[in-house]
Amino acid sequence: MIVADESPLLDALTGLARLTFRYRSELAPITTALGLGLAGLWLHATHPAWWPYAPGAVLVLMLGVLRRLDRPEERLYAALVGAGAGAWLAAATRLGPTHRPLPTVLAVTTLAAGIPWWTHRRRRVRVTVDRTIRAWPNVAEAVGLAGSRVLSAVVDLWGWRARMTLRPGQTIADVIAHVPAIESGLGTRPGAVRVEPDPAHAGRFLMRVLADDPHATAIPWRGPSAQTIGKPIDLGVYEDATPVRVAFLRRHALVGGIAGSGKSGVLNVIVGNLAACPDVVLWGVDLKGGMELRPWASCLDRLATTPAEAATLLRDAVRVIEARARAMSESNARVREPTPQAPALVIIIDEYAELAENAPQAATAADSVARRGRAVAVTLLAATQRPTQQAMGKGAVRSQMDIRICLRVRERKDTDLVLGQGALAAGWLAHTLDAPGKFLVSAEGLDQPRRARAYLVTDDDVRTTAARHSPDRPPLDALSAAALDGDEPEPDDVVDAEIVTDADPELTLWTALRDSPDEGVSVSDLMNITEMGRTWIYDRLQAHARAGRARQVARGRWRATDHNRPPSV
Ligand SMILES: Nc1ncnc2c1ncn2[C@@H]1O[C@H](COP(=O)(O)OP(=O)(O)OP(=O)(O)O)[C@@H](O)[C@H]1O
Repeated sequence: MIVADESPLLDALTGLARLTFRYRSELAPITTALGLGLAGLWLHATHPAWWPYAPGAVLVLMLGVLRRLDRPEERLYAALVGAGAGAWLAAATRLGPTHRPLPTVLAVTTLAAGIPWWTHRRRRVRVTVDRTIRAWPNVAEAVGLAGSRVLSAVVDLWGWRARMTLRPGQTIADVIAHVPAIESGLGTRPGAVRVEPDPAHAGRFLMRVLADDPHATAIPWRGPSAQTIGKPIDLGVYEDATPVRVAFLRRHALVGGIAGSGKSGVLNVIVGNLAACPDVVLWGVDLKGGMELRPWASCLDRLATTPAEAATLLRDAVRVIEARARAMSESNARVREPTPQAPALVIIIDEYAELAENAPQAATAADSVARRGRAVAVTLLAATQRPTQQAMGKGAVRSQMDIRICLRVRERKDTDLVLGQGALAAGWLAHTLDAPGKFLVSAEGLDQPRRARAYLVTDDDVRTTAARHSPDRPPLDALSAAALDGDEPEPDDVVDAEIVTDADPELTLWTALRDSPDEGVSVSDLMNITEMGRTWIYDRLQAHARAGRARQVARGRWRATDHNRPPSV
């Protein structure tokens, strides 16, 4: 110890050894050449007659290296380097390593073989990973995650990923809160680090460090991948280049994000795929004058571009639901499996807030579709900028959305508006999505905050896809079409319909009001019966009162008006 302190030479040698060890990967071509030279020197001096065995000896050494390489180009490189080294060693053993032109050949081939080695991305990333793993305890300490450890790390196409374990008591929420600090500690560019919880262990997580942004450029759409609504649709790709597949059958979908974030782009991918499915009928509502959906008009069975048309279209959707529900209850069927003869109905609503604001009647019908449409394969696909309760109308539409696709949001907390309460805290960081079309998706089976980018559907793609598939679009099935022709009740009178499904709180509420005793039924009883919240109950009661169908008979007690009640026996 004391000697080391007092010996500058020893200090310098130790420092040099440390540097050599640290940069051993970068120095590998030079150390290999030096080793080869020394081996040639020794063999020439002691066993010059062994020269024919030199290539074989190098080959045996290379076999171990070749086995660890998984890419053909890397194997080829190793084989070429091995063959060159074997030939040089044979010559050096026989003639001596200083025999001309052997030193020049060694220097030139070291340089030639060194260039691909020094520039090879995978090698550089692997070195970074090794250094990071060794430096992690210090980084963790500095960023506030002291005690966390790297369990394993692998280099992948875009950078590297590691399985990490936390100190007991730390959680994924602590890690998420420290992502910018981790980026600073690792010296990456901002936005390079992704963390995902380990579904099997609360004290572990997966960390990905992206050397390059795999989504830096737009990903062209290659046309529809779906032929039936029963199969998932390819929306885009995750950062690890795997496709994002989302199943839309019997599911309502909400697409949210700020203006210009790519909502219409996502709708185009979905509509483009559904247009190619002969077992789905498409209806569209576009209150921006048809700007977004009109290019698909030839594939849409109906397109509403005014509030009045939207109200009619959604009223008709409710009629379809009722007709299908009635037919299904008669045949004891639980869900409807779409076929080209009995297709599903998907209603695409671009900018839902316009509907809620300008066509409240339509929004009420949409609410009904959201609550009752799934089983009968009538579903909504709605896009909006900020799906606040006000923007989504007062009903249950937002809570009924099974698929949530969140593009870029302006405020951090808006993530929760699109993806649901608690999403932001769980690591769904939609405010960090930094290009149009980048999104997070939450749906059944898709519960990790993995970033994806939607395919870019160009105007040309829309034109060619619409032209190609419009001749094959199916009509509505006879049962649903007849429901639209018949003298069916208006949505406001829907409560008078005789069919009552278990899952429809609207009808349950009406039945309770109609069958209540003279002193009425209390709001808390109505909440219990319908399993809906107080706000929803009051909202519906006010609507009934305005329409003259129900009235408050005492404080907090309601019943249907007399002419709506069955005559007492
Ligand atoms: N997946 C994508 N990849 C690359 N660029 C995209 C993608 N989706 C959209 N864009 C680009 O972003 C622009 C805005 O997209 P889009 O119109 O879909 O946004 P929006 O959220 O619907 O906006 P608004 O709310 O104003 O209608 C498009 O013109 C397009 O150039």
